[in-house]
Amino acid sequence: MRPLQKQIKEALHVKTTIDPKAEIRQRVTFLKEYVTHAHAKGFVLGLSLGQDSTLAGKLAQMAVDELNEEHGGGYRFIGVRLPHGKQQDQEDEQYVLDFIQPQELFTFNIAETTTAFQHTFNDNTLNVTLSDFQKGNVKARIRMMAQYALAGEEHLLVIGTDHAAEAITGFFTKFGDGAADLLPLTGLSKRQGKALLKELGCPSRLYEKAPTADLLDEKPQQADETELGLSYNAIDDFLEGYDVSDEVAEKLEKRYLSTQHKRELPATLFDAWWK
Ligand SMILES: Nc1ncnc2c1ncn2[C@@H]1O[C@H](COP(=O)(O)OP(=O)(O)OC[C@H]2O[C@@H]([n+]3cccc(C(=O)O)c3)[C@H](O)[C@@H]2O)[C@@H](O)[C@H]1O
Ligand SMILES: Nc1ncnc2c1ncn2[C@@H]1O[C@H](COP(=O)(O)OP(=O)(O)OP(=O)(O)O)[C@@H](O)[C@H]1O
Ligand SMILES: [Mg+2]
Repeated sequence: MRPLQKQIKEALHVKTTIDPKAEIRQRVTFLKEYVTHAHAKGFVLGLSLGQDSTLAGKLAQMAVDELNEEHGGGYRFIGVRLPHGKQQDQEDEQYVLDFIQPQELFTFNIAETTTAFQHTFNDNTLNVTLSDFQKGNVKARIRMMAQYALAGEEHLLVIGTDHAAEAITGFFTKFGDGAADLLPLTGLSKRQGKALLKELGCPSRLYEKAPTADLLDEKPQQADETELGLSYNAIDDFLEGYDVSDEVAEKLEKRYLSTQHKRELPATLFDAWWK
């Protein structure tokens, strides 16, 4: 293994092989222990209909079901649908809801808020125009605002879906989908997340579909792999400690180093990580 590859694998807590059953148990236990420690009433999570939130949502509902069983009720999981207008893979919603069976569902269509933001932003003193790319980050941050408003009102915690295959490339919006109170998928590669979903009996269409951030008006459902110029298979191989081509390794190491600011708290003069 390359020295930096080993360092990244350790820093992101990736195992070469996993026992899906044991991983599910540890992660559900983590959710239960943390929510109890925080004296919160449960969880909020955006359900995009993609692989990561389907897995995190299932774990959250399992944690809440177990807590309610053990304590005679009082815990909640609210799944949040946050489409921008009409989502192209909307037909998957029923499969996700049937699989997770979220106790409650909250829907907030972000299209109107995003458009209002875009108009106000474009009507500015500097003549700066919001690009489709930055508008994508705005969408991710509006989703974050909706989840935090709900969490604040209902004494709940916001679950994030970050995992090793996203953390390594910094492939998330800082303070958008990167903002959360707790992360039940930390340490998993993309294929390990799939293995957990399989173990949980998830319909295969939900973990076989191409992962997408789906943030661009101009390229709806664009595959992450297209934007990244890297396959999740190659990212997973690198993370799990296998040999990959020099080209892939160098690309990943470069992205990892340039996105460190996304995996840290905001820099201060007392920090050493950025020096
Ligand atoms: N060295 C540094 N130290 C501290 N801060 C630094 C910095 N360099 C940039 N920054 C700050 O970070 C900002 C850039 O980061 P950010 O705003 O996140 O934006 P950025 O990384 O440019 O874009 C977000 C990326 O994540 C992808 N994404 C987003 C959301 C969801 C998903 C998904 O998979 O679902 C993927 C999206 O497709 C895009 O490729 C800069 O505008 C600047 O404010
Ligand atoms: N349309 C949406 N509705 C609700 N939540 C969303 C939506 N889009 C994104 N999110 C939130 O942002 C997170 C980041 O999106 P991301 O695409 O990385 O994960 P995913 O869609 O769950 O899985 P995949 O990476 O396989 O597409 C999601 O897990 C979800 O919590
Ligand atoms: Mg997605």
